[in-house]
Amino acid sequence: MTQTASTQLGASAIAHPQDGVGVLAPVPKLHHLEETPVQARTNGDDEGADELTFQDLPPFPDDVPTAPLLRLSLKKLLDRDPQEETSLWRACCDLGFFYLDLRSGEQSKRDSFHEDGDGELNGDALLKDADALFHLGEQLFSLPDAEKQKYDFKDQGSYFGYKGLGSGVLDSKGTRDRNEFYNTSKDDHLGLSERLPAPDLLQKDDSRALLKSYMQRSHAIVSLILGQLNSRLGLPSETLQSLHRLRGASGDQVRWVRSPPQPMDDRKLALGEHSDFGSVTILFNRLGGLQVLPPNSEEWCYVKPLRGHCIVNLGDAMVKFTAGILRSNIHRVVNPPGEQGGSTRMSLVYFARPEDEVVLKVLEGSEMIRDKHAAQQGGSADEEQITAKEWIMRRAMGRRAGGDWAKSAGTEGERLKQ
Ligand SMILES: O=C(O)CCC(=O)C(=O)O
Ligand SMILES: [Fe+2]
Repeated sequence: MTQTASTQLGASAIAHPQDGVGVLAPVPKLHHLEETPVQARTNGDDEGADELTFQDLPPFPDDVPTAPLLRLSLKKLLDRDPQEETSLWRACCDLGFFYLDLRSGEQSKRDSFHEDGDGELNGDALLKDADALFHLGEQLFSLPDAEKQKYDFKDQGSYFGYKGLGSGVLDSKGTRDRNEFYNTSKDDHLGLSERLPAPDLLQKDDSRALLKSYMQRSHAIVSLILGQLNSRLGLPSETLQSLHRLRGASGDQVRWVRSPPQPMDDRKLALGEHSDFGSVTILFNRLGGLQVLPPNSEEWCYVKPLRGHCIVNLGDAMVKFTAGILRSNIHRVVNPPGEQGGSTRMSLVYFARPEDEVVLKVLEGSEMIRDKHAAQQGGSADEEQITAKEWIMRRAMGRRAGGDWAKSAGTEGERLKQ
């Protein structure tokens, strides 16, 4: 079946789910929630709904359940607003997902946040970089498949580079995904590692400068969040930040994810349910499709994209470091809802991960973590000693076709093991 639709950046011809893509269990039927949490939990600022919507895209429907993400403000966090800091902590413990309003959030230059934070904390500049990267991603995915395929490094044991549509798996049965993505390394762009082969488009000086700027600015947000969590956890000063230095060798990466619209009569998951492998994820969405499964709930809820905001979520490393005080929530991507359903969806992600040699185990020096760990059954005796590099490799490669699914499980419990 042929389908043409507008993309997030304008009209263009859309590719189709590949033939032979596997079959997934149908997405559960969704219904109205009585409350619309995004609206119910605004910061109370006088703000029109228009400011939060992407005017050039079909509207996000108002009759689908939306997830109860708190909306936090970068500006308020930078002003050390106590209520905002408490909300950040609660969001990281309860759901592990929140919106961050990036508008007008800028740190004064002399008030340097972190010794290694040469990424400027500037929300508006990050939003601009993200916009430019959506355009770059659009160009990247419109390269011929054969060209993109040259940069799939799976056979060399690397998760950087390209993954074609349907070449990842969603479950133990080997059901194929319905997205393509491209991962590009922070260490490469900051000159900390060898330069990886990439399409000419990404080798251009201005593309590299843009990616570097976006990585530094995203990392500055990550450091801010880590600093907040560090003090709430009662860890010795800079513990979390020192495991995630901008210039430390790590698996940090930018990812573009693209999913073509799926035929009406055959809609399956685009990206399977998972928790993120690393520490803090900064995500830009424009079209809906991202869903989270809130704790103790059986109902997947959409995360409504908000203009001027990024979505922040925590990954497995934060769960391991804190004996589960912090939450890394399961999420997945489905076809965009309602009128958005005919459009190609693209998202932009920055994954911050612990430095390669960091062992993913309960951190020392915090009474709160020690107490939580002691209260857990089994204690530390059966804690697996695995470095961040090994963990990410095992999780990422296990989700490629032909990989070891059973070993790719994260901290989300038994749910995804079958
Ligand atoms: O596309 C999205 O909104 C989410 C992507 C995601 O969860 C991931 O790449 O880990
Ligand atoms: Fe994710």
